[in-house]
Amino acid sequence: MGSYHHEPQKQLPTIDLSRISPAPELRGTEEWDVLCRKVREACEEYGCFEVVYEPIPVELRAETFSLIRRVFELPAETKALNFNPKPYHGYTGVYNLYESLGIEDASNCDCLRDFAALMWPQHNGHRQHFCKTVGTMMKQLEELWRMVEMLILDSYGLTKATDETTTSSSIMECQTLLRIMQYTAPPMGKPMSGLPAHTDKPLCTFLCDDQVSALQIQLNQPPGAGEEQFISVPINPTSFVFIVGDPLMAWSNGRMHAVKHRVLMSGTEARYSLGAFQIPVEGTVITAPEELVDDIAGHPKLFKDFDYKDFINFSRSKEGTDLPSHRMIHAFAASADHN
Ligand SMILES: O=C(O)CCC(=O)C(=O)O
Ligand SMILES: [Fe+2]
Repeated sequence: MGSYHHEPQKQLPTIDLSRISPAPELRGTEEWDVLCRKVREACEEYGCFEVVYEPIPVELRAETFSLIRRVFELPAETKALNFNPKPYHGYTGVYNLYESLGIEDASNCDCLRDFAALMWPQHNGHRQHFCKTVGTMMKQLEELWRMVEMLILDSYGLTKATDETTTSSSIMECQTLLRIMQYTAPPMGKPMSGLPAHTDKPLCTFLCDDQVSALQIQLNQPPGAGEEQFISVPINPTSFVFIVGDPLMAWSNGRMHAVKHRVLMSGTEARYSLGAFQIPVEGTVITAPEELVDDIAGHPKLFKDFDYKDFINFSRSKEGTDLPSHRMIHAFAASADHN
């Protein structure tokens, strides 16, 4: 411990994607290539990065969080109407400091409308306000995900020549799950876990909060490097944190890092956060593109092809939940040679 104390504290890489919105006109330019390299390096080294994205104005974010607070103020019976049999896809109830609600396929206006109708059956005005504000936010986040996805594909040279002028290439088809979260302040302001350390089970995640920072990520350390070291990640009002999930790590044949992260609450203020999770659609099989598999160059195939749904079922099974979060994908899908 402490042998690297002379090194400056590592910080999350910051990548500004404000300029490439809405159309990827930069594609093929040197600037685009620089962004590709930065995104790839960040995903491989850290498993996450801060993405600055000004097309989502701070006012829209503030408005979204004022609506989120309003949802949490509703009676528990009302929030419980946001039922979903899939854990963390609907209302979770309160677990210590944590409470969350979920909206599947949230870039679809009908899904937002259905949610708002459950929360505010009597208030047409609230419903409309919610759909308009959160709908705009979700559309923009979807746009942002398209950009990041294209940068990732290009960074590995995975876009076919014929795709170069289109925006249609994708890693895999996903829908956005929106999760809104509240963490109450810990008793006496003493640091207390809001969400234990885990790796994300969705393909990837965009996170932001309402300026009470409590998110921490674990630095990617070589095995045996000593005690786990988490760094705090404050999220600026024009930024999101992009997080590589287990399936994206598996798709990249282990090149990308599924970063462990947690929420550690302290102080006297409640924290509100929003996660846009990319969820592979029903029937998706996770398989590394052949370009990312190369036995000779030190990239043997690390994972068997697997159905996303089977992995999720495993992660919720007794066998899965007995394991640390980051071990689940290896226990479930590691190739026989690499278990
Ligand atoms: O609230 C946060 O910032 C983190 C939430 C998170 O990591 C998750 O829901 O997977
Ligand atoms: Fe997470």
